[in-house]
Amino acid sequence: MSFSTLSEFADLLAHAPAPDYSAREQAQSRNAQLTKPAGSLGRLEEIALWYAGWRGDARPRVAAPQAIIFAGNHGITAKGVSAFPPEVTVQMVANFEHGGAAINQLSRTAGASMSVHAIDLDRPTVDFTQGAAMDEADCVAALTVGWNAVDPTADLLVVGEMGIGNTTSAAAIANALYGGAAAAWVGRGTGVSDAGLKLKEDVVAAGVARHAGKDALGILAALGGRELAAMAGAIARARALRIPVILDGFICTAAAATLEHACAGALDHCIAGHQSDEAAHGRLLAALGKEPLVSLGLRLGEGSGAALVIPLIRAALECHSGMATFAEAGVAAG
Ligand SMILES: Cc1cc2ncn([C@H]3O[C@H](COP(=O)(O)O)[C@@H](O)[C@H]3O)c2cc1C
Ligand SMILES: O=C(O)c1cccnc1
Repeated sequence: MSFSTLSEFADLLAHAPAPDYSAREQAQSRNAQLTKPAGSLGRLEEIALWYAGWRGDARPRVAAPQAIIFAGNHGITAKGVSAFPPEVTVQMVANFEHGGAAINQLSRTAGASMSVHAIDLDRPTVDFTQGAAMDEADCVAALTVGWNAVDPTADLLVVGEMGIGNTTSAAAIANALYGGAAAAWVGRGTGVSDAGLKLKEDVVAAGVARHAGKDALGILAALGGRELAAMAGAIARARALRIPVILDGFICTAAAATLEHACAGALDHCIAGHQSDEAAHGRLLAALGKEPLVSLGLRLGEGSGAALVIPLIRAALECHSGMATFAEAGVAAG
C-alpha cells in the first residue's frame, strides 16, 4: 500500500479495515462472565472491548506500545505567534534524542519504544497567511514519513509532535474544519500574552479566509505543518494495520480531525488520551465525539498526555484478559 497524491491517500482511508466484530463479541461474552458485578469496571470494560475488536483477539494484552514524535518548523512563527523562538524545535529534537524531554520519561515509564522524526527543519512551511503552508508534494511527503514510521509489530500507538508555532496551525485547521469565530479555536500555546492571543486570532482568521473552500486534506496541506501531516499519516497507517491509537492534545487531535473529515469513521481506532489545557481542545474532542480518559491540566504536546495513559489501557486489558470467570473461580454469580 502506498500513495503519491492526496486523493490516493483519501482512497486508502476510504478502504481502511473495520474492527473484527466477532472478536469483539467474544470479548463481550467473556466480560460478562468475569468475577465482578456487571459493569463495575466502568470505562475499563469499554476500552477492553474496543481494543479486542481492533486487534482481532478476544483476550489481548498490550505488549508492544510505540510512541513516535514528529518535528516540523512553521513559517507562521515570523508573525510572533509563539512565546518561544523557532530554534527551540531543533533544540528539543536533540533533547528527545538525549532522553531529556517529558516524553522520554513518560514513554519509558509506560514501557513504550520511542522514536523521533525531524522533518525538513531547515525548510519551514510557508506562512499560511501568504500561501499554502505545504504544496501537495510536500504534504504527501510528510504523510509518508508518518505512514512509514509505524512499526507493524506495535500493538498500541502514540503520536506526538514538536513544532514551535503549531498551536496556531492546529487552531487554523480546527477553525477551517468546524467554522465559527477564530477566537473560539485559539489558545495560549506555550504561554502567549493577551496581545499574543489576539495576534493568533487575527492570523488564524486570515489563514482560514485565504484558504476557504478546500477539502479536509487540502486544509491539512494549506494550514498544517509537516509534523501534523506526519501524525495524520501514522494514524492512517495504524488503522490499515489495526493498531489502536491514543490521541494526544490539541495539535494531535487537530491533525487527526482532518482524517475524520476526509472519511467519516477514520478515527474509530483512536481513543482520546486526555483533555489538554489548550482552550479549544475540549471543543475539538466534543466535535469528534471523543471523551478524554483523563484531564490533568497538561498543555505540552510531544505525545505526553497519550503516553501517560498507556498504563491505563494496559490495566484495562490486564483485567479483561487476566481475570477469572465465575465458573473458573467457583464464585457464585448474581
Ligand atoms: C521547551 C518546549 C518544549 C515543548 N514540547 C512541546 N512543546 C509544545 O509547544 C509548541 C506549541 O506551542 P506554540 O504554538 O505556542 O509554539 C509545540 O512545539 C508543542 O509540541 C514545547 C514547547 C517548548 C517551548
Ligand atoms: O494540547 C497540546 O497539544 C498543546 C498545548 C499547548 C502547547 N503545546 C501543545
